[in-house]
Amino acid sequence: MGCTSPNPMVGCVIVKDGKIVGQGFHPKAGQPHAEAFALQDAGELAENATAYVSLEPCNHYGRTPSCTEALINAKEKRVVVGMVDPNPIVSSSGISHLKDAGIDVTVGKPFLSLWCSISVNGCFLDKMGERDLDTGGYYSKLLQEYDAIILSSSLADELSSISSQEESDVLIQPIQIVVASNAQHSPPILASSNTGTKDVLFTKNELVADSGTSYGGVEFVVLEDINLDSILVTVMAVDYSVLLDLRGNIKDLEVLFRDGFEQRLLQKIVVEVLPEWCARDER
Ligand SMILES: Nc1c(N[C@@H]2O[C@H](COP(=O)(O)O)[C@@H](O)[C@H]2O)[nH]c(=O)[nH]c1=O
Repeated sequence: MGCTSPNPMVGCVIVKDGKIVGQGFHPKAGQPHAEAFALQDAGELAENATAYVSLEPCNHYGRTPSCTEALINAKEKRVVVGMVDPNPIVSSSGISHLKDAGIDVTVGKPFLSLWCSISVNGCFLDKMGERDLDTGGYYSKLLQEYDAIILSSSLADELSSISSQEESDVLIQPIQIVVASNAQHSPPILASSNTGTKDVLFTKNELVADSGTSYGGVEFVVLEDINLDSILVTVMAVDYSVLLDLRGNIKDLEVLFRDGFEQRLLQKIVVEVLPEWCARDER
């Protein structure tokens, strides 16, 4: 972690007959890719095995040889890919190449995490910890791990403050996906938030806004039915990691929360316990 930039962090595990026979990770730009280390570790056991790779195998000869060729030469039976490589020189061509070579390829779904805060006596709270958004703060660091955050429109006034404060040359702020199921916030209010990040507002069709319109940098998407699938498909071309922040108006988010469970997209729940005590019926 933290050593691979400008390359991503990638891990690979080779599994045969239910046992891990090889594993590897990409340690640093310029050094071999995760698959190369894992295949070397597995040796002849890689034949007819399944390779699990967190990123689509590269299909180009860059600083290192192509991983698709390495997997084909090792006679892998199946490759499970965590996410499509957003790098335009790879972007799905690695998957097609493996499939053309007769390898069974499975691609993962977006990685969805839920974040919420609770009191010590177990009530949901509508706030974060005091210095959570400062440099080094819990939420500021958490944001570094995600490509997008889903937020309730009732947090519109706070949007400008919801960004990672970590000092890094390669830091990219997550896209802010704002869900307005109840349509209480008019477009100008959100536009005035001026976050400096990319904002996409999802509204129901009864709101006065045309789909695809952009107000002060905020893109509007009008959907009759706001659900997790439609949001992820509209905002992201590839399978990214998304954080669902449960603060604000729960009504905006409950459908997405349910979709996350039912579609088995929700893979991680981050609960922050704040040093507070609340009355049971507070929220
Ligand atoms: N690190 C990594 C991949 N990284 C992909 O390869 C690009 C860098 O290529 P190169 O300059 O040759 O290292 C990087 O931008 C990303 O698209 N791919 C993989 O199959 N496995 C790996 O472990």
